[in-house]
Amino acid sequence: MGYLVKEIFYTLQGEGSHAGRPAVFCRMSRCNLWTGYEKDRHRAICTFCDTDFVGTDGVGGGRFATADELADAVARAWPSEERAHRFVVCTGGEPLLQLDEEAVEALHKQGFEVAVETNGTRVPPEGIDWLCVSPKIGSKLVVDQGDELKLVYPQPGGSPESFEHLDFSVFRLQPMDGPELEANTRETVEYCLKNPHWRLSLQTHKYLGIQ
Ligand SMILES: C[S@@+](CC[C@H](N)C(=O)[O-])C[C@H]1O[C@@H](n2cnc3c(N)ncnc32)[C@H](O)[C@@H]1O
Ligand SMILES: Nc1nc2[nH]cc(C(=O)O)c2c(=O)[nH]1
Ligand code: SF4
Ligand SMILES: [Mg+2]
Repeated sequence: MGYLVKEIFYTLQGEGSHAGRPAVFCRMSRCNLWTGYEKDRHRAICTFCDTDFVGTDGVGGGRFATADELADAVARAWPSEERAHRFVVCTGGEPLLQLDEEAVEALHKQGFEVAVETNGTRVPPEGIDWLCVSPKIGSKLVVDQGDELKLVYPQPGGSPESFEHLDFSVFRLQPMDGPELEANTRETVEYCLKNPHWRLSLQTHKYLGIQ
């Protein structure tokens, strides 16, 4: 079987609590809430995705037969032999369709702290160091605890309030990118000011023009 990966790249984490931190991004292929094809977007459960996660044709992408091969590829993307600051963000697509305990262990063996960005519809494997859940209205959330809950805002049919009881260390709203980004950003700032349970998350990589 192995792991299907769209791309592996080194950049700064752009979003959330670790924004600004150097990280290898391991973008796994496939998602359970959208096929990834534009022709299907209108009937997807998640309709606002900003990411191409189809196939394995990106830089550093491919099919990795074993967890160790996957972790080796991630380690090759880190800029030095030094292990002190190694940080990998497993994202996608939906990484929890593929990321298992073996892969997390193999990444740890390579010295990485392991962060995951997930839509919260799949139970995560043991060992993840930073779990960021980004719920999608219209999908069934099965993850009710983690480090960071990062809700894209606004999402029709869903209010941030309905997530406040969940067991996360920090709650963030991230303005929905797309044609309404400016208005969405203003609304998000206003919501956080009125409801201090929530903090702003910006997609800073997009402002910086980095990947
Ligand atoms: C592309 S997703 C991949 C990980 C996982 N499938 C998920 O949805 O969390 C990575 C992050 O980007 C966010 N995101 C996707 N499309 C967005 C958009 N149009 N505007 C703002 N954030 C977006 C997601 O909510 C998630 O936090
Ligand atoms: N720089 C950067 N930061 C990110 N944080 C989450 C991302 C994602 O696509 O999951 C992402 C991304 O694609 N690029
Ligand atoms: S769940 Fe994540 S990867 Fe899947 S379509 Fe939505 S934002 Fe994109
Ligand atoms: Mg992204």
